[in-house]
Amino acid sequence: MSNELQPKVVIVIFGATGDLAKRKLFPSIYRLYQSGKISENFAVVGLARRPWTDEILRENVANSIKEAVSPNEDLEEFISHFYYQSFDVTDDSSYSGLHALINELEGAYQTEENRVFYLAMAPEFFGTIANKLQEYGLKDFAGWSRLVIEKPFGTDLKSARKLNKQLRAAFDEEQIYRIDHYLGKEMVQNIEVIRFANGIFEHLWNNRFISNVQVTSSETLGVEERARYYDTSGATRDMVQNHMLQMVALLAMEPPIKLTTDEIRSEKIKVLRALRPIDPKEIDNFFVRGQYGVGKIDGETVPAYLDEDDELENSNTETFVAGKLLIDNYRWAGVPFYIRTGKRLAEKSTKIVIEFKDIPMNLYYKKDKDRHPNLLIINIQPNEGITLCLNAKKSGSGSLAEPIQLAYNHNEVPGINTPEAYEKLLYDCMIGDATNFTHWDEVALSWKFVDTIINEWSNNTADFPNYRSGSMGPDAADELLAKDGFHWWSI
Ligand SMILES: NC(=O)C1=CN([C@@H]2O[C@H](COP(=O)(O)OP(=O)(O)OC[C@H]3O[C@@H](n4cnc5c(N)ncnc54)[C@H](OP(=O)(O)O)[C@@H]3O)[C@@H](O)[C@H]2O)C=CC1
Ligand SMILES: O=C1O[C@H](COP(=O)(O)O)[C@@H](O)[C@H](O)[C@H]1O
Repeated sequence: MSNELQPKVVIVIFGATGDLAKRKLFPSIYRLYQSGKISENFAVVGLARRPWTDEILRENVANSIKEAVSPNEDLEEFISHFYYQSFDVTDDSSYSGLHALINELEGAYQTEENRVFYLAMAPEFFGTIANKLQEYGLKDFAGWSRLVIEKPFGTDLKSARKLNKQLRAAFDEEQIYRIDHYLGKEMVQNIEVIRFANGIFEHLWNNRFISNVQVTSSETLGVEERARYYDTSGATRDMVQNHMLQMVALLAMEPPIKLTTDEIRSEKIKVLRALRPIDPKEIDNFFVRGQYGVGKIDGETVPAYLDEDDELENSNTETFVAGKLLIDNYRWAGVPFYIRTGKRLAEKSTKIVIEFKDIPMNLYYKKDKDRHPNLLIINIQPNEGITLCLNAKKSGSGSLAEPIQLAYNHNEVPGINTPEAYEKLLYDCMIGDATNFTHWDEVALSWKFVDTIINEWSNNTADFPNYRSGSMGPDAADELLAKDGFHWWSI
């Protein structure tokens, strides 16, 4: 592997004792090491307040890797690259100590003064950390410096702007990598390839041939240990503002003139600009909110959202959102993009269904209601793949048709070991490829769109709970499509 693709780097993780570092970051860095994408020229500095030592951090790193992947005999060597510093991000004295440690590691590991600062911390600290990194001269060296920012990026457009201003006072836009982990998923990345590398789809990819698009991301888990965060967020901020709108942008964008970061981002931005704003008076015609009640998941009774934590007792927070988006441009005028996401739903699955328009006269089905439109299904997770639903002659005599499926399951291809989203994104960041990170303009436009919905809902108390755990959300989500003559495809 060339040096360019095998980055030399010191990765500084703010929040190294936290959940994200443990579950996602440590295993991802290990997988990059296992696959040779990083070699011996790297070191990781873990920062958090608790008084850990290098040894305690290394033990935690090893345990988290053992839980996530099967380690090789290289695990000991790998964890020896990890160093810990007890660090309070609000305390100035911590930053000078960090400076000294990074300098020492850059000498020892020959990392050419390349630095990734990964903020795996509560968002209220993002601005402070960026500012201190600048103030203490930690980011201006001979190599490159990149700042990775976790979600949530603000809680509305106003707060996102404020945060962005703070970050931009210290880092250039090109140095800021805003993570949306859905953009690291194999099949989300595949959307562009499926569209732009296949003549049979791209020619049909418009309002003349597509009747509607459906994007569903359902979870069986409830709010888990994150009640405090989630209750101030809700499904709209947690999933719609970022992951759902990013998938819509990839589905709807024009072909970029080149496969470069700027060109792809610029096409996605145009889609977000073309989203028809929701008129608050019309919100019920376009968006449905829900909150889960008691129900059964995998045969086990699970509590209602309101009973998950004492703090949630009178919560008006939505754990489910369904919406109809209209993209006012030449390609998509008149085609609804339906989105749906929620917690405690019937299955854990993320799926995109492209429903094609019916042919003008179908001779092969006896009744209208028997017709089966052609569907292209992009399975994002858990089974990665694509399915094309067609009609073919029913076997035996006569000439009636029946629906058939052509399916490609990515997970069943021998030798394919799909990298985790975080692994890919971390690597992209280290090689300076920001394509699958969100540009500020995308973040701002997404907030602008969802702010109207959030404001309207926060001013009106809903009649919650309104869906059973283990179902697919409130009935109103089905009615949203039914009134347009469609239904959610459960394939
Ligand atoms: N967990 C997940 O799956 C996901 C998380 N995220 C985002 O990632 C970020 C981190 O989340 P998560 O890991 O779950 O959070 P945790 O609460 O588990 O971890 C927070 C970390 O911050 C450290 N910390 C808190 N205050 C300070 C301080 N003043 N100085 C230094 N360190 C401090 C804590 O360690 P200590 O107490 O030792 O100081 C801990 O390491 C958040 O922005 C979250 O929204 C995004 C997507 C998924
Ligand atoms: O960002 C988030 O995503 C997860 C769902 O991610 P997935 O990769 O498991 O589909 C969601 O559970 C969480 O609430 C949200 O913050």
